[in-house]
Amino acid sequence: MLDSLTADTIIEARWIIPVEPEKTILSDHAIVINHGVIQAILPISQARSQFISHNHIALNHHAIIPGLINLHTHAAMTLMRGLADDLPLMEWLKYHIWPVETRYVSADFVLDGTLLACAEMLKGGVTCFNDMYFFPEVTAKAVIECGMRAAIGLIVIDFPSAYANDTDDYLFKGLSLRDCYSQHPQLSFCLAPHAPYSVSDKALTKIVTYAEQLDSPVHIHLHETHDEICSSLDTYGVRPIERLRQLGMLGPNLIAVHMVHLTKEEGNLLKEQNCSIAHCPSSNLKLASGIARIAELVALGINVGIGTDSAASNNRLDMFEEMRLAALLAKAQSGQADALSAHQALRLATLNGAIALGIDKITGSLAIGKAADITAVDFSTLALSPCFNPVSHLVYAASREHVSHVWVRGKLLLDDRELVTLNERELINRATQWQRRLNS
Ligand SMILES: CSC[C@H]1O[C@@H](n2cnc3c(O)ncnc32)[C@H](O)[C@@H]1O
Ligand SMILES: [Zn+2]
Repeated sequence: MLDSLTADTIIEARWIIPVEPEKTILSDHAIVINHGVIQAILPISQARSQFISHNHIALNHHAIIPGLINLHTHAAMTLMRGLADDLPLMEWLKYHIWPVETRYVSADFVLDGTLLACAEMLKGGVTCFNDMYFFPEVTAKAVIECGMRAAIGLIVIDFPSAYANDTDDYLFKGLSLRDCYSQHPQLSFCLAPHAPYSVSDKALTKIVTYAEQLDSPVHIHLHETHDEICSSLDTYGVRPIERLRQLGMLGPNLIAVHMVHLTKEEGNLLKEQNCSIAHCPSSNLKLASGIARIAELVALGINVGIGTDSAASNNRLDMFEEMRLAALLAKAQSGQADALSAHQALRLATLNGAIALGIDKITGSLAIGKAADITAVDFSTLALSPCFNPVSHLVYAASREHVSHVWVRGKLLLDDRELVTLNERELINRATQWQRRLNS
């Protein structure tokens, strides 16, 4: 008989859903983890005979999936959750959010808000998020502290803030931060011009140059509202996406956030240019921006991921809700019940996010050699009984409260719904203090 091999962690589960190969559901399998990386995925009996570990976890009623990837958020804005509701985008931004940001956003605000967001996301099965906010160095610090993974947005916007004075200052600070942390295992970076209406041609051109030089993703709000398109036509004589095309911004590095309003030709252009889209259904519904035609874009072969946007426009950072909405809206809008299947919706919320961020060799699916970024969902509950198909339940029946465990890089960050690296009570207290300040 062969000697057993040692493993740092072995997770046994009722189902393992690796996301790739497509539609695979492995029953009664185990994931073997060493040094934060998936070493084997085997039937439980084989894992038991081949490996031993001091850290052997049996999740007999659970589905194991890749950690969810939130492809667009502004984490620190959790501190503005519910501050201004029931408004359209520009009124919400101009008269409520931007004035509060001008007055209150600081390094402390970003630290407390981001940690609060990380706690909420971890409890909801999210292992990685793509962020866009002021003081990205503080976001990076919060991410390192809690053990998650994030793509840090190097923001550019044509107005000064407490973080930076002008576009060159934003770029300089962002690129210096990227240099500092370029080898950090939890972090990657995106250039993050806010939107076509808030960033000049000159700054966008510089960003195109840096994106090419660094082979960096670029993350921008695009075609979010009908008004955005009308005002671009007034100011530039072309729609925003055409303006970005002329500036050389379309390409495989682009993550176009929202894309609610677009023509057939624009969809084809995005496909031709191999761009990714971050679909944010709740935020688009709540701000009455519209409903992105995701089923068509997925059918065209465009890489579509899912984001929550911020807790100030959503008002949750709940990727289970976004996954379910993405699938249901796609069906209603196309009149086709199979427009976006449960398997497809799960892929949007995991692997497609990783592809958009250029980190799909590391995360986004459960495969040997990839990081052990894993979410466990407990199916031993009334609302998930009976279970004919765990993928159907994950998208159509489960909610974030069913997430029991989360690992990032093989480290347990959520243990039976208890946060391991963050103090929930302290985060709530800090949020309450900020609410008092923002109210004063
Ligand atoms: C430059 S930091 C990010 C900036 O974006 C603002 N914001 C938040 N949500 C949205 C959205 O849905 N569309 C456009 N801009 C948004 C946020 O308040 C920050 O100022
Ligand atoms: Zn946004």
